[in-house]
Amino acid sequence: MAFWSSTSVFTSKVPRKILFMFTLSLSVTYLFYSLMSCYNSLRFPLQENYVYQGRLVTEDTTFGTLREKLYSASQGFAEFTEADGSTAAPTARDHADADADAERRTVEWIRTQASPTKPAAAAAATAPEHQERQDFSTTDSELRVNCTSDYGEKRLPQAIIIGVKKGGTRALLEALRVHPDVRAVGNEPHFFDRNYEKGLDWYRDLMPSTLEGQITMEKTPSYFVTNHAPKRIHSMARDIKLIIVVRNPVTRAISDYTQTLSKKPEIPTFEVLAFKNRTLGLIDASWSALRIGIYALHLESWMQYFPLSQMHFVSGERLIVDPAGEMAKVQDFLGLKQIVTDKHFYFNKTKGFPCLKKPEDSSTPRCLGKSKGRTHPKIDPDVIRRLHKFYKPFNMMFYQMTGQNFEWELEEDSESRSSQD
Ligand SMILES: Nc1ncnc2c1ncn2[C@@H]1O[C@H](COP(=O)(O)OS(=O)(=O)O)[C@@H](OP(=O)(O)O)[C@H]1O
Repeated sequence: MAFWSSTSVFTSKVPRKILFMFTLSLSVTYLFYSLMSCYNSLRFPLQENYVYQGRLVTEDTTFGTLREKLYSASQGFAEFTEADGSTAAPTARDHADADADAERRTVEWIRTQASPTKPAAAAAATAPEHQERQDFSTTDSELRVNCTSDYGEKRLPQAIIIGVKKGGTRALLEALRVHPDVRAVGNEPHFFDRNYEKGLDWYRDLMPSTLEGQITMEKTPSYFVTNHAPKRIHSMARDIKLIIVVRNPVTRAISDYTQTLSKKPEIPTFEVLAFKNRTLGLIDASWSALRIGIYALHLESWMQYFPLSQMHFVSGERLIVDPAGEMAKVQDFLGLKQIVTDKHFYFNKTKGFPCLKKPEDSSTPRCLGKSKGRTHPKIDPDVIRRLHKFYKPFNMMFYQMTGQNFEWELEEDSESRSSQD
């Protein structure tokens, strides 16, 4: 009774106008917060912090959606088809064929995801995939010079260039080897993907001897796409520094294909291999030349084990136009003195690339070998356009994850133009 009477006294004393204003402001606040949460859920994925205590935090639905798209693309379904009308509309029979094939492709896709190097039988089934295994070990023969110094002791690497294949990893390693505080093995050891069973002693033994204060390094670009690699590297050295040279995934794919083509001229054209069904515009995301370029997907595995602060991303494009600039950032990341500078590079017009004035093992200038900087075959501009469209959401996600914009979308036009030339 007392409560009711006091409430009615309260309402009678407070003017109706104030009560109305109070209720109105409550409603407006409520509306504001509802709209805010709605806006957040509409935003592009990975705009917030994505590493939380060393783990990747994603908006599951959005990343899941992209995954689904990728999954669909690998099965040859319609998510990545062009909606611009240039593609013939799929007929009922096309759909039936696609359905009939879906299960097999699903299994194939899951298998490729679980084991990027692919089982031998599957690898042998397709020429380019078979070729892939050989490509991974490609190094310039003239660069197979291991360090000769016997001083110091052999140590496990404190920094590894883990990728990406055809990103510019050899150019980066050779430039780093100029630094007196860096000692690196010349060959790709492939320890964490192919030779893991040989054990850490075997791996350590491959390394050059180092003195106190020198950094031991190696490069094996296939680690970036090897499922076991993050866990294995983490169990060897959780504080290791990881360097990833990334390049426009479309150009990277063409470079990868060019390498395969140089060894197996009989393989189908890039345009053929890039599609499950070109008429339907169905991109074959399970083709390794394309799959490697889905950087966000691979990076996610690494972020489960390593914080971003232990990773450094080098722009493969800038490594060509401004090698000293990229080297400055790499030396900073590795905690090295800025010793490799623009004085160490010159642009070789014949090669069309920057070359080293004084490589580690020589006092004469040297460019990388013939296997670096090959002329790419001309690719149908329409195919390039479709691939740019395919990669765009993954690139955006990669920019968000790394906090760096590599501006590959700006290259789309120039790439298409140069292919038309
Ligand atoms: N200085 C210099 N000289 C020559 N080539 C250079 C250089 N800097 C970067 N690049 C680019 O490196 C690409 C090869 O990348 P990788 O060394 O990572 O290839 S591999 O994965 O080790 O086979 C190679 O790709 P392609 O041009 O497609 O051959 C080059 O574009």
